[in-house]
Amino acid sequence: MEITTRNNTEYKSKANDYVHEVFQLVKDRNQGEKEFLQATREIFDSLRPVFLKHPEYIHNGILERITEPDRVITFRVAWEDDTGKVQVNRGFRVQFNNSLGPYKGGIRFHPTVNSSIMKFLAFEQTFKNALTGQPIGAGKGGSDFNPKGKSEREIMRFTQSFITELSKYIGPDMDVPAGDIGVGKREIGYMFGQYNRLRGGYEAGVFTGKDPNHGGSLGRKEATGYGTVYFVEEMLKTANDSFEGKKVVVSGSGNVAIYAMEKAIELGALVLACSDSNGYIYDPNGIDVETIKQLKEFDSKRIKEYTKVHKNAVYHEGCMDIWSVACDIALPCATQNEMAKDDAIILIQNGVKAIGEGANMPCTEDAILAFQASGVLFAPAKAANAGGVAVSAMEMSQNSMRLSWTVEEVDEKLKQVMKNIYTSCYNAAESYGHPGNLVIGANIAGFLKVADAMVAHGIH
Ligand SMILES: NC(=O)C1=CN([C@@H]2O[C@H](COP(=O)(O)OP(=O)(O)OC[C@H]3O[C@@H](n4cnc5c(N)ncnc54)[C@H](O)[C@@H]3O)[C@@H](O)[C@H]2O)C=CC1
Ligand SMILES: O=C(O)CCC(=O)C(=O)O
Repeated sequence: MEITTRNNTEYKSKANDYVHEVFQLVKDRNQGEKEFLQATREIFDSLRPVFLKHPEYIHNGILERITEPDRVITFRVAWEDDTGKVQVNRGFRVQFNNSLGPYKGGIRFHPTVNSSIMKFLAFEQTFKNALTGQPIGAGKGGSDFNPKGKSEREIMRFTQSFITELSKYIGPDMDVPAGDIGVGKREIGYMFGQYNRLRGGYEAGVFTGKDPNHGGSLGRKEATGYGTVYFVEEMLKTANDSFEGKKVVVSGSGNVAIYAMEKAIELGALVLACSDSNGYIYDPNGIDVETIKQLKEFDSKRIKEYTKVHKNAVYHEGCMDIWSVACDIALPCATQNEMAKDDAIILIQNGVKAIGEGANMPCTEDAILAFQASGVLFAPAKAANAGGVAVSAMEMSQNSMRLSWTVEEVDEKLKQVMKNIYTSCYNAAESYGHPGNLVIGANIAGFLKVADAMVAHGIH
């Protein structure tokens, strides 16, 4: 499409046609990939004002290129279970975009993992990692392996087999994986050990989320949850508000949820409920995070066990009903599409003031619209949960320098990164005509950074 002049009616209509045509192309090429199309649709909707100002992105085919991964690697993962039976899973790594640095993003082990989920996560990571301002590109990987009910040795054998194949495609300057659902420092330890064994060396910077006792960064475990709360705190400040005295509900009880609860409590909130995939607990006295840590990080138990220790707490079967608990601030920190429009309406009716997405894409599109239409402050995932990957990038820096920062140093840097992300989202929303809309602001601010690098690097 030949487009030469901006700011005229003909150009505006051509730019709108361009966005529409490219989205049609993406839909045709990725049929049936519902999560990936959901993530791309939001970006296309947000970017219209950008193309009205920047014909150079159209000339350089940025939208066509930024929505197509650099490569998608799929592979067989064969491993032997404890009974001697051979099991086969499918492994993935989506290397989406490396314009800003080595591919960077987590590994997820969960039975729902498929190509659509891997691609949506890697696509989101492209914008999120750009927002951090650090030199990291974007990727995501995982497998449909279900760690639930597996022995320690089965997890080790599976993980070693997974990384034996993936090791061909990763490296400290190539692609640096980390954890995500079902992958924590134990699994990262097995991957790191097997990778080094295959290479016959010690490449500290090939994974992040390692144990701080051997190569990891202090503060990485806490970073995503803390970062989400820091971002929401910034958002509340603009409304002259804070976490102090607020009732908070957090979904999930994994890595992100635990540290989001911990920081919210530290800032004076009362966390009333949290969940796992079976149900949720409500504690009128406020959730005791130390008990959740013990249950989830050490004993691998279901959340209903919490009520054995805290007699005032009540367990409810069914995780989705957690959004019926009245609160001022809701932090969905479990998984994608866990909060739908009906949940949003209940939260709004119960007087919710702010939402902070700790998980990736936890709110459906119509849930987000409902919040925005009702004036609820909304912190989108790719900005709000960027603290995890930001501290991963700090881990890469520490590994390169062969030194370790203190937990205080890391936390200070994390706070600054989250403040900067908030400011860029806020400013981008304002300068592109959508003041206060942090969804649009995050998409635009992340996009501009990647798009400029792609223009500079030429067409490929
Ligand atoms: N770990 C990290 O640093 C980052 C994680 N994320 C995202 O945060 C979310 C959670 O990840 P992690 O905490 O790392 O995983 P995790 O494996 O530590 O915890 C996941 C938790 O969610 C629960 N869960 C799963 N489905 C659920 C459902 N439908 N309702 C309620 N609970 C459910 C599980 O029981 C588990 O407690 C994911 O969307 C992930 O992609 C985003 C940025 C960084
Ligand atoms: O720390 C990382 O590299 C990955 C974090 C991640 O997977 C995410 O931000 O969703």
